[in-house]
Amino acid sequence: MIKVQKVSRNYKTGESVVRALRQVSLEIQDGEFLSIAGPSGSGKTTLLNLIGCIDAIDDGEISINGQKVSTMNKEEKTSFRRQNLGFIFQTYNLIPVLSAYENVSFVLSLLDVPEAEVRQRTYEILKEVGLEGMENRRPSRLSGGQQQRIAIARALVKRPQIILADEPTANLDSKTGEEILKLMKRMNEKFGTTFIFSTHDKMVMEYASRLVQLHDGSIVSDERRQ
Ligand SMILES: Nc1ncnc2c1ncn2[C@@H]1O[C@H](COP(=O)(O)OP(=O)(O)OP(=O)(O)O)[C@@H](O)[C@H]1O
Repeated sequence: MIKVQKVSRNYKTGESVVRALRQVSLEIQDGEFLSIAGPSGSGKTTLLNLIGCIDAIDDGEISINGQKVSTMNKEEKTSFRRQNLGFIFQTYNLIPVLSAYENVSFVLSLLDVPEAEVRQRTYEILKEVGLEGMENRRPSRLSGGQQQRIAIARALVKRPQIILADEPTANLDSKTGEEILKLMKRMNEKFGTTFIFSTHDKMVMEYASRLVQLHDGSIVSDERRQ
């Protein structure tokens, strides 16, 4: 479970201060498929980065599975992220000189997984996301949707409990975006992975089983859909 308690994050630029999150509280249960929506600048990325242990909070507390991540130091956060969290980005963030297989397998190499298991798990997850037969292709030889599938495989291969996705469909046409959403939903159901994704897109919000709306750094609605 993720517990966000009265979390605030301010950005100081010169003389001015942007209050990106204002006393936000939120509890997310294991296995949720949750969308964070809201207009540009409402704080979606800031909230995802704080839950993802990428950024530091100014006030409040975040705990994940009972561990207070908000008070961890940099090294502890890096290790926690590596073990427990997967990330999917709007721009895929793949390594261009690596093949689909290598983009996914290197994550396991960082976790000291034995070589035979790396191979087995990488082939398995690439098949799961619909990329069987494309393992040796570099990202530039794949479509945007296929590149995002690699990113989903890369996030899932270490079997994290939580996947955070910042605008995962923003660079895709609506049909491909919908396919990516369906794939994420299927992975959520199959593996019980918690998915938290941000979006502007109404179609994407429709897939969420819970929709949290932000406005000016505050939660203005929190609605369960099923
Ligand atoms: N590094 C930063 N320095 C200064 N201000 C920042 C920084 N990051 C975000 N902000 C400001 O904090 C507020 C929230 O930004 P955030 O990126 O979290 O919003 P968002 O809802 O994800 O927006 P978008 O949909 O445009 O990505 C905005 O006013 C933004 O300008």
